[in-house]
Order: sequence, then C-alpha cells, then structure tokens
Amino acid sequence: MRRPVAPRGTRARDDRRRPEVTVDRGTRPSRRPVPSTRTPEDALAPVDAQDTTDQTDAATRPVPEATVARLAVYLRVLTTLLDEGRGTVSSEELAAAAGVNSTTLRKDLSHIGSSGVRGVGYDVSRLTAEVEATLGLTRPHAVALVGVGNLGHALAGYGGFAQRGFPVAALFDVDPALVGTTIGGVEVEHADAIGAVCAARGVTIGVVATPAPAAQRVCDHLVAAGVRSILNFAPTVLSVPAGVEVRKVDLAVEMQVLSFHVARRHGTVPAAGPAGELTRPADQTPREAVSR
Ligand SMILES: NC(=O)c1ccc[n+]([C@@H]2O[C@H](COP(=O)([O-])OP(=O)(O)OC[C@H]3O[C@@H](n4cnc5c(N)ncnc54)[C@H](O)[C@@H]3O)[C@@H](O)[C@H]2O)c1
Repeated sequence: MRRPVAPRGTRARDDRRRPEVTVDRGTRPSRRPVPSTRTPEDALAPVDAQDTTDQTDAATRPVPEATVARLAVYLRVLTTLLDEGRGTVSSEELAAAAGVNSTTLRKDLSHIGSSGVRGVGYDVSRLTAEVEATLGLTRPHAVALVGVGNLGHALAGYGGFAQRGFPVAALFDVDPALVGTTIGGVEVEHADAIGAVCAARGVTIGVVATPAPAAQRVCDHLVAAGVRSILNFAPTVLSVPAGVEVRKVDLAVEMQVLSFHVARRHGTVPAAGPAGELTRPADQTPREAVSR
C-alpha cells in the first residue's frame, strides 16, 4: 500500500488558454534544470552521512523532464525488485535494468536527493518510496477514460494501470450501444455526465480516446470538471488553460521515428544539411532517398 503524503505544490489556475505542449522525451527539458553540484562519489557516500540540506534542496529543485521519464522507468525496475524481495540494488544493476548508464542514474537520483551506500548500493524499499513521492504516486490517481471504442475498450480492460496506482474510476462514451455496459467492473456512462461524475469520484487524470473532432470538447468538459492532467490519444492538438498538463500519445509518430532510424542505418536517409535541409545524392529522387 502506498504511503499517503501531502501533495506537492499546486499551481495557480487561470483561464488563459495555451497550446498543448508535447514533451520531447529524453532530449528537451521543459524547464531549465539547475546543474547538480553533486558528483557520483557524493552519491556513493553513506546515507547516514548525508546532511538533510541535500534532501531539502532536491525537493525544491526543478527535475528535468528527461529525468522524470527515467524515474518512471527506475520505478518499474524497483517494483519488480521489491516483488522479488530484494533489499538492495547496486547502481550498475539498476542502471542496466533501466537501460541507462550508471552515471545518468546517479545524476537522476541526485535530483531527488537519493544516495546509495558504497559497496552496498541503494535500499530498494527506500528508493522506491522516494521515487514514488517525487512522481506524486503516494496516492492513487483516479482516471476517467472518454471514448471506449477499439482503443478505449482495450485501455479500460487493462488491469495494469490500477496496479500501478491509476485505477480507472469512470468510463464515458456517447454511443447508446456502449452506455450502460461494463468494462473491467466500471460502467460506461454518457459523456454528458463527465462533469458530475469526475467531480464526485475525484478524477485527476483524463484519457481522451475519441475521434479527433470530438476531442477538444471532451477535453473542455474534463477541464471544467477539475481534471488537470490529460492524456490525449486523438490525433489533434488540444488547447488547455494554464495549469493543465496534456501529454499526447501517438504510436504512429513513434513508428515513424523508428522508421527514420532504420532508414538511416541502411543509409537511405540523407544527412541534414545546413538549416535542417535534407541533402541527397544527385542520382536519387526525393522518394528514392527515403523509401529505398
Ligand atoms: N495515439 C495512438 O497511438 C492511437 C492509436 C490508435 C487510435 N488512436 C486514436 O484514438 C481514437 C480512438 O480510436 P478508436 O480506434 O478506438 O476509435 P473508435 O471509433 O473505435 O472509438 C471512438 C469512440 O469514441 C466515442 N465517441 C465519439 N464522440 C464522443 C464524445 N463526444 N464523447 C465520448 N465518446 C465519444 C465513439 O462512440 C467510440 O466509441 C481516435 O482518435 C484514433 O485516431 C490513437
């Protein structure tokens, strides 16, 4: 069971609308990170020898988006280790399981004030609690999913979200054939009820899985109901007021990025020229340059 703690600082809301921000995971922090003054050696100093200033600093320092994304990966590894009954883990083992190098891992963990013990490693239970606290996972986040068609139905029926602290608390659709049915023990309600139901069930995360033309209106209803975090699967850009976070998931974009890397490995994508212009061999047409 996760330990309840006071929620971290909340941001003031105003009604200025701003465009959706898509975070470039792994490369572009949304806020400028404060350079860490800690070294890997610091990170290996005994836990008890660390003064509390470090923890206090870590609590107030901005955490780069790339680090936040990796913390979620570390947490998945740590949860598995906890399930296996492991007491400690070395930075090398944790880094390898998360697919990063140990310098990156130590730097990431320094942002949350976590340190290991030389020759022993990190206390799995303690580090799990610290990462959960940083990610705001010390209490469950009730999720509302809007649009229970092909994608929404699959998401609603996936039990793994609840296990990781994101229970699906409400399902909405407008299709009379779906309203009143039950998925994973949750009844599908009409989208007209988004406001009342989300407020009553304390929904904090909204998932939009409707066709694109309906997505903005659905998003507006969720925001009006007090939902401040939205995961958008619809292929459209959502406008939200300041203080509302939107993350966009687009598997096709991920596949296009994979395609680019495959093509580059095969030498079929020309290198970017100055000003980002793609260059290609003189004997190639643009289509040949990417599809060969
Ligand atoms: N991001 C991704 O990787 C990804 C992958 C697959 C699909 N999608 C997108 O996800 C969305 C859903 O795809 P799908 O295949 O499940 O479509 P679908 O047509 O099977 O399901 C859409 C559902 O939304 C419901 N709906 C329509 N308007 C609504 C409204 N105003 N309020 C509530 N519900 C409403 C429909 O009744 C339907 O049940 C689409 O926008 C699709 O493009 C994204």
